Amino acid sequence: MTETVVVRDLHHRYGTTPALDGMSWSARAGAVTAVLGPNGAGKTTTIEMAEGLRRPDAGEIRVLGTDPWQASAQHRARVGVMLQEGGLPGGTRPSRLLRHLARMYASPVEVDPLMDRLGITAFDRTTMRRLSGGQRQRVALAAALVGRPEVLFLDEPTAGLDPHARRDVWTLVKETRDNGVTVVVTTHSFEEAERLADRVVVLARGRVVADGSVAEVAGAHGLEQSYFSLTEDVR
Ligand SMILES: Nc1ncnc2c1ncn2[C@@H]1O[C@H](COP(=O)(O)OP(=O)(O)OP(=O)(O)O)[C@@H](O)[C@H]1O
Repeated sequence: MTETVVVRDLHHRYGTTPALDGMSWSARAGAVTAVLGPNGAGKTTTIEMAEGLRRPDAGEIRVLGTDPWQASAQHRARVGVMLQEGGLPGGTRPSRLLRHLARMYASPVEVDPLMDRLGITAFDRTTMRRLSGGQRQRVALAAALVGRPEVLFLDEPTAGLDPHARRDVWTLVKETRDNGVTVVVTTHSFEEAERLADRVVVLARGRVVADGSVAEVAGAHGLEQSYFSLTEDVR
């Protein structure tokens, strides 16, 4: 299998605050890799580097064989990104935004079915700034998917979503994976990792403390118990 995202010995500090301390993991095509870890473990920092939004102090990161920091517009078009904050313009309606984004890609998905799948059509008369957090989250996911990406980065995609929306997102992410896309998901939800992930990477204090299939990382006592044992003394 192809390793599409490769993170090798990343180091990073914010001033005197260490964020990454020799982080190494990889993610492959046609698989969902879930990145777990306590607050401050370095998940968002690493994902932002993979998206080309931040440059590591040291180490190497490759997405589809390219250094994301130096990447061209063509490379960026192959990568779908859903950020925690969303970064969506407030004054537009969801469909207008999604159609605008779709026009930027060579072979976008059809916007209407995507909106239906994510339940966006029902609130499409509302501008982005008036949407609930969960509704905005769904639009952010649609925005990440609209360009038919080869690699998809999702930062806590179901945080704040109701159970129906969460299930819909999981189904959509699995379908995306089954189409051969590399999916990297950060999450605090064991249920999400268990249901979605082909591979789990557990971070603590800027390093990887476990990496393997859900069964391997969960061991005999389950993912939650294993996670607490792995991260308790290194928080
Ligand atoms: N822009 C920044 N300036 C200063 N420190 C930062 C900045 N961004 C992150 N940090 C620090 O770097 C460390 C890693 O943060 P990061 O956001 O990557 O963690 P995380 O695993 O995504 O956490 P969370 O689960 O809370 O989202 C933390 O100690 C955090 O306080």
